[in-house]
Amino acid sequence: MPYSNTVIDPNPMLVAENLTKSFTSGQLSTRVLDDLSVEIGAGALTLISGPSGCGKSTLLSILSGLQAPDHGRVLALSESLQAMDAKRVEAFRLHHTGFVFQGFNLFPALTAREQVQLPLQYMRLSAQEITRRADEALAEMGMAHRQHLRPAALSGGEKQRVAIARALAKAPALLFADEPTSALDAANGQIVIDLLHRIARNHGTTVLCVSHDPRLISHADRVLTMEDGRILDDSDRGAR
Ligand SMILES: Nc1ncnc2c1ncn2[C@@H]1O[C@H](COP(=O)(O)OP(=O)(O)OP(=O)(O)O)[C@@H](O)[C@H]1O
Repeated sequence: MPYSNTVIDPNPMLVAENLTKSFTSGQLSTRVLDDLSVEIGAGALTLISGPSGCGKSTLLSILSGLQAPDHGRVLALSESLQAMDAKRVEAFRLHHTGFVFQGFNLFPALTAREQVQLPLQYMRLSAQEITRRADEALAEMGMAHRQHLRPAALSGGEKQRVAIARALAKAPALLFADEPTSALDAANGQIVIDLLHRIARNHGTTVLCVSHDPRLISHADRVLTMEDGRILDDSDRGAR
């Protein structure tokens, strides 16, 4: 369903309310998020863009529960992350979120299949379910035929597809991606963008992606443009 800036989603997957975050270095305190509020719905790829240092990654990490804001709160799947203790945040992240990073974050010693299976083992799924989910996610990312290779034997694009399969196999409601195409050439960047968009569409996942990559803008359903810790522009492109 297309989003509109004027229509309020009755069930937003992620809500940021008046987020403020500052970092202090020596005597200098810099406000990185400045009373930022936003609501993000399901089944769409939302892109956070904006100049270097404007607070994109900080926002992503607060929305995903990796960091806490100084003020304000995050409602993720209608639950306040700020009302949870550290253990509950960790469990929430394990069961409901997936992450894709610029640098892939794969374990050098594990095969592609083992990388995908590892979080499923932490989730304490049955062996049968782990096998099923790993098979499906690797196949969906076009990596079934490379599943027995370790990262050193994979190209950058293949590594990122394994990282996406690892996130996808968890069947997360929320998928966060921080500069997922920055380390890739144009062709592989395009493949990764298409896959992220397809996950949002086909699985109803809320995909939130931070990127400078102008190629990603045309693929996003919604683009939030940040500047100086605030959202300057919120452009809704509707479903595509
Ligand atoms: N842990 C930290 N300690 C101190 N300063 C930090 C920390 N994390 C981020 N910052 C500062 O906060 C500002 C915003 O950083 P952030 O990574 O959120 O920006 P960004 O928009 O994602 O930038 P880029 O596009 O370059 O990755 C920067 O000035 C950065 O140096």
